[in-house]
Amino acid sequence: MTLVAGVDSSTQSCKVVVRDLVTGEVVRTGRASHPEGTSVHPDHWWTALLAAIDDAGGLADVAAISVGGQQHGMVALASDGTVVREALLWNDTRSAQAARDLIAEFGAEELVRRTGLVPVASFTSTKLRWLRDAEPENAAKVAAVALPHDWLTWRLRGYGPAVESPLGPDLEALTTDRSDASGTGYWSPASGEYDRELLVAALGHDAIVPRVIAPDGSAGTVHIDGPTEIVVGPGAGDNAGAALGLGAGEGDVVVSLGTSGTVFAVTPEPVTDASGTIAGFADAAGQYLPIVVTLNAARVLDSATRLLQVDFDALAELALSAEPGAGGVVLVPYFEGERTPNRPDATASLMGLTLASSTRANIARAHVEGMLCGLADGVDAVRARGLDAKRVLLVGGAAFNPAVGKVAAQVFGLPIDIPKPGEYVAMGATVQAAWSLTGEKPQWTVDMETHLEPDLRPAVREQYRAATEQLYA
Ligand SMILES: Nc1ncnc2c1ncn2[C@@H]1O[C@H](COP(=O)(O)OP(=O)(O)O)[C@@H](O)[C@H]1O
Ligand SMILES: O=C(CO)[C@@H](O)[C@H](O)COP(=O)(O)O
Repeated sequence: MTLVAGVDSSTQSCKVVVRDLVTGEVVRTGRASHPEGTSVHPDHWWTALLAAIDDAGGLADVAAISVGGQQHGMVALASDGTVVREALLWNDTRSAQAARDLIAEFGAEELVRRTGLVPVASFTSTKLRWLRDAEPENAAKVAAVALPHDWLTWRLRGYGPAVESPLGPDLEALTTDRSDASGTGYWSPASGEYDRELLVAALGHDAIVPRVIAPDGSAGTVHIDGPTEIVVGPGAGDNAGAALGLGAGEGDVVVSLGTSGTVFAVTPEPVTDASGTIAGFADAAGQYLPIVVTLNAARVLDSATRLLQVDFDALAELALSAEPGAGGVVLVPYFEGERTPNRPDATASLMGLTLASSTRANIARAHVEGMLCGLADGVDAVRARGLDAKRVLLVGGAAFNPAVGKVAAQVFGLPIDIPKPGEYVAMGATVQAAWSLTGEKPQWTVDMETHLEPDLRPAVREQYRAATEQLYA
């Protein structure tokens, strides 16, 4: 049996999935946690990757591997291959002013034309501009800039600081893929090329950036365990990885409820949006991935479990015992600021509480509804750009909560399919690994666990919209 492995080095953890090349059956999995925080030293990801690979039974019998991961993280490398400073992650908002500065210097329309993106704090370019302005001595040390999946792929292939790696600090050996490159703010999905002027404008000087590997290409090979060489795939940004893992196609809108909330689809042509609501990414298979991303998703429910002192199952039971609309209680869930809409300094607000409505059940339901209403705005946005949505594919850690699917059917107004529990970003990376190994993209089936017909309750979104207008009009 030939096996292939896929990795998802995401915000909160690293997941490894090992699959049978022929059938696609998942034969082993592994996982290891990441530290909390929006600024993390990449060495923690490396340690977690090795632990997750070990937890998945090692790679001695694996023929290929590919690494997917959280997007946008700024991995700043010095000429000796060492990490200059902790990586600012996609959910770090300190570069919000830097984003505004880049827009002021180039104009939103021009930046969208050149990169498909209107800068927000999440994107790598704004983090580089923050570094230039806030830590000029560190910015001066930067010889190369990589993303989390790029750096892990480089380390996995044996590169890194001379004292830690057999192949040493060859920065020109860094690789990435088009999906992750498209989240930097200095690469163009339309042209497939880096926009060096924008990189220099952000960082203050030029730097080595990873070579972009084609979707069916390989980043090289590596000896990990044993005598065999393991083919290393191009890797991907996590959302493009999920699209691959799900086999997302025409009519599918993927809603992922991980640390981030994302709404995305695979399109044959690039999508741009000068308002910044939709980011015009590339996918991992040669097409495009228009996407809406919120900062607040699964952690909204984490917060609810702490507030109500319940586990996820009890939270679901409470939420499902309340009526749609939670008796008028509305949570605007901007616990970590918000990216879409771009309100980096916002905080969460619980509104509509009266003596009658302030019950545990209504507060539980308001957390589920608030989390999903922000994403429903994203579904509306991609449909308004002409996407002929036929169903929502609901994935990510929070998607497996029984209350989430039911409420999603009430706010998205589309059929909901929830696949069997699995790590779909890592599954997408196994598709890449198989593709790099054989030259053919595997056509493995994806089994659905739950189907829900639409059960639209307009009042839920109407009261959410009224609450946000009251707060931010
Ligand atoms: N049954 C559940 N109900 C609600 N949230 C859940 C449930 N199971 C896991 N989660 C949450 O899902 C998140 C992890 O999802 P995941 O997609 O792995 O995140 P990421 O990829 O961003 O690291 C955590 O915040 C976790 O608390
Ligand atoms: O910023 C984005 C996409 O633009 C996020 O989707 C990150 O890529 C984090 O992903 P998760 O850890 O939530 O999976």
